[in-house]
Amino acid sequence: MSAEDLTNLKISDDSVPTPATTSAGQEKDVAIKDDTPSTEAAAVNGENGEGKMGEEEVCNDALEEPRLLASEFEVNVTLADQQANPDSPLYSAKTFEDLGLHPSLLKGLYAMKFSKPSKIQEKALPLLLANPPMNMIAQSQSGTGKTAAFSLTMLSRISYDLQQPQAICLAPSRELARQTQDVVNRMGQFTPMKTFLAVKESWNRDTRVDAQIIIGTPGTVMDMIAKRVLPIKDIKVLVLDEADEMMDLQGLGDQTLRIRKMLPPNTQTLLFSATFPDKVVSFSQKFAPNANQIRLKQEELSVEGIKQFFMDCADNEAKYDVLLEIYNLLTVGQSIIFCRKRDTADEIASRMTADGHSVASLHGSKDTGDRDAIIDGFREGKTKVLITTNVIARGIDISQVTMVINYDIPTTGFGPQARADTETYLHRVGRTGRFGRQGVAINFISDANSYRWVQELQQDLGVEITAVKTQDYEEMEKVCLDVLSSGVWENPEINLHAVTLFRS
Ligand SMILES: Nc1ncnc2c1ncn2[C@@H]1O[C@H](COP(=O)(O)OP(=O)(O)OP(=O)(O)O)[C@@H](O)[C@H]1O
Repeated sequence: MSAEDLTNLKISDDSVPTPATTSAGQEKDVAIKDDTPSTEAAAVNGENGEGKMGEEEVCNDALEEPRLLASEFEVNVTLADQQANPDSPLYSAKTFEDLGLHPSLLKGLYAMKFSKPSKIQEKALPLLLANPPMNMIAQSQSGTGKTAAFSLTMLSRISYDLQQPQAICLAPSRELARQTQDVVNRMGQFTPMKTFLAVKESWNRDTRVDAQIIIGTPGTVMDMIAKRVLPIKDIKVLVLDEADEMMDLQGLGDQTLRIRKMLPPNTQTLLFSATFPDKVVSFSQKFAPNANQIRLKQEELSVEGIKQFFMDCADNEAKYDVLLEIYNLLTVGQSIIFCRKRDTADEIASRMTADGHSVASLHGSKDTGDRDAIIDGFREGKTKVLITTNVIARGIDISQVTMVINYDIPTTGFGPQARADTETYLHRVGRTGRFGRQGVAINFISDANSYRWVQELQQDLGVEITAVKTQDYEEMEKVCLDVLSSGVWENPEINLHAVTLFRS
């Protein structure tokens, strides 16, 4: 980054009422190379599934190299140094006031009990809000506050007196889109802005959208743009939450790319995720050219507060017995059980219900009304255990979730050639241990392959996944209780240990 670039980075101080200015410099760079295969399957998946891609039928990227081991991220220390210098406009924001946010947004943050920025917010927000707007690729561990970072950016960039869509946030599942809309609504509650949720069955052809911020799934957003229900000429910010999944060309990437190409070329493009596997890094740099980047080192991807275990079950059927024993022994706040197949999720749910537990299953073949009711019931604590597939592996934020069980360890591919899917694993276990809380993740193994997958996860992530003897339920209870009783392990500072910033 040149000295001239640095002097251009000013933190916006009147950002709410004023539409953001855009840089002419960005316009020439934002064109995206049209070299991506268009797959019918991906289109159908995005339109109908809204999150289906996380489930078994489309997880077919088998036999990959250990992705997290393969790459060395580039580090440009210069920009990181600038953030340590209080005279630099890139100086991290230690308080929300430092960011020059509009008082109405500050009021919203305080109403949400956000007293100071987390590390990712502290590092990213000065860059996200700077003028002229710059693209951003931002990575930080699960549960560290990425949603607030991009929500504040959207809320700061829109013009409140213009009743037109100006920011779009795309998410991989309807559940995550609904949750993000709720966060934006709460953060912006003292402003006159409106949001619109663009998911299956939320819109009709006769009603043109005039909300400033649109949050939705790519299939529906595509449809709405195509049917001219969602005008896009005033869009200035595009956010991809769970960006690596949104850009995966085996899944939602085709839709996402089509949307990006339709938007004004100088749209500020923001990519957020806890994981950016090598296979999407170069594509993400084309998708968001000249982006500032905040990355984690491979060994920093795990959240320290999540203690990870594996339990050896005699065979597949024995997994259910161990599961039942865990719930008989432990009174956990709330928990999520992840399965590979929808049928397994349904079967476990009915067996556990028959055994007297308060559970629900959620997956992509449920209808939309049921999906909404199930996740809302779980969020409100009416059901204690959610049994699901990868459909809600990402982004879902329910702080009372203290335990995640991988009934089936996530893999890329199937059978003996399958390999542990490290990214999906990180996202799944990241449903607990939110924002500095303590959590437990338990992996069930039942054969040599699943044992190997645990070894692969340990290697990829540099973490210890501790064996818990399944024949000794007392020890199992003690181990889990020890972890869960220690509560919050850190604080709202949240462990983004080493931030590396550079421009691609
Ligand atoms: N500055 C803050 N102060 C207090 N709480 C915060 C702050 N920022 C975020 N949180 C809370 O932390 C929790 C996790 O935040 P969020 O869902 O944004 O994490 P995330 O990084 O997007 O996670 P994931 O990678 O799983 O999507 C939320 O409940 C949110 O309300």
